[in-house]
Amino acid sequence: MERLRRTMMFVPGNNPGMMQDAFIYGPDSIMLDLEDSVTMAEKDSARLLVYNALKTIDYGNTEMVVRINPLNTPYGKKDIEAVVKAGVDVIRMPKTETAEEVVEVEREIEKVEKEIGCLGRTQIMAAIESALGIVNAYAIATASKRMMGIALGAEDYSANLKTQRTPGGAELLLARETIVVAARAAGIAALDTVYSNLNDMDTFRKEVELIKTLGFDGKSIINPRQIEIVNEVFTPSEKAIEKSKVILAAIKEAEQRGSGVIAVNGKMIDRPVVLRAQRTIDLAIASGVLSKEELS
Ligand SMILES: CC(C)(COP(=O)(O)OP(=O)(O)OC[C@H]1O[C@@H](n2cnc3c(N)ncnc32)[C@H](O)[C@@H]1OP(=O)(O)O)[C@@H](O)C(=O)NCCC(=O)NCCSC(=O)C[C@@](O)(CC(=O)O)C(=O)O
Ligand SMILES: [Mg+2]
Repeated sequence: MERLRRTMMFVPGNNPGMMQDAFIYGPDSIMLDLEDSVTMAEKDSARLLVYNALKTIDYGNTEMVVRINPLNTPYGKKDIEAVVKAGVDVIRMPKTETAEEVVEVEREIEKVEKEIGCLGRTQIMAAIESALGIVNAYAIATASKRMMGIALGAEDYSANLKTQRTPGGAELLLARETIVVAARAAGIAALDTVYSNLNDMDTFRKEVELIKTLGFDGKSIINPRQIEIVNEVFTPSEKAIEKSKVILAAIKEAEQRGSGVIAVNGKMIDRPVVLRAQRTIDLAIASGVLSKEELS
């Protein structure tokens, strides 16, 4: 079953207290950051802190991601070496613009993995944060077999577009849709960007509802207070689960009778409806609101 990635929580890599406690809040993925939340002066010490956190803190089954610095900075290669050696699950590339950058990161990962004897272990995800990155989204999404997802970085993206973020997000619509379509075409995950105003949870909720409708798997977040809202929006309601169960049972019975199309309560049930119902059930099981036993 697909891994749940409703919330991917940024944790500054220079903050040992936050790195220690991040797990307690229950995000689906924790993203230790070595890039923009860490000043130049702290890059080396943060890398060491992140290495030690990955080696020593028990994060359970939480997916561990590290956002590295780009390879065209003095820090990128050192970041890759440290976090691969520490056993990170996913390296998140910031500001990705071309497929070649992904191939370069993959090459560096491979060097380290060969050295320590774990070839193929580390996954990659790419944050797209510029117009050029959006134009190249599908090429980026398919640049490596390690690629597990692509994400929007809307703060940098809107600056690059020479605009600013608005509550409705009109300026991000093309980028969001491009990322979802590229991710789906590549068969990988699509993650939305952060929302930075912690004092406006209503607009945050509307944004989460929008990105769910657009097809995203989840959202990058900056604070534990954002987790509950994302989970509420992404977890299927009881009504949706019941409806999906009825659809799956009806189609199973129809198939046994040799028919592919049926009606439930006067509505035609065909393949896309069945696929959506199955996705709702999978999401409900992964979210812990439905057990496999309840299905049989
Ligand atoms: C914003 C704030 C300072 C507020 O702090 P406050 O302390 O006022 O918050 P409170 O709510 O009071 O905290 C209650 C309790 O939770 C603890 N707690 C808070 N946040 C926690 C956390 N993240 N992890 C674990 N623990 C946490 C806290 O320590 C306290 O613990 P305790 O004291 O024990 O009660 C804090 O959240 C924070 O630093 N966030 C991360 C910021 C960050 O990483 N930015 C970079 C990534 S974006 C970017 O780069 C743009 C991008 O690239 C993005 C893209 O690509 O998508 C693009 O271009 O768009
Ligand atoms: Mg950014």
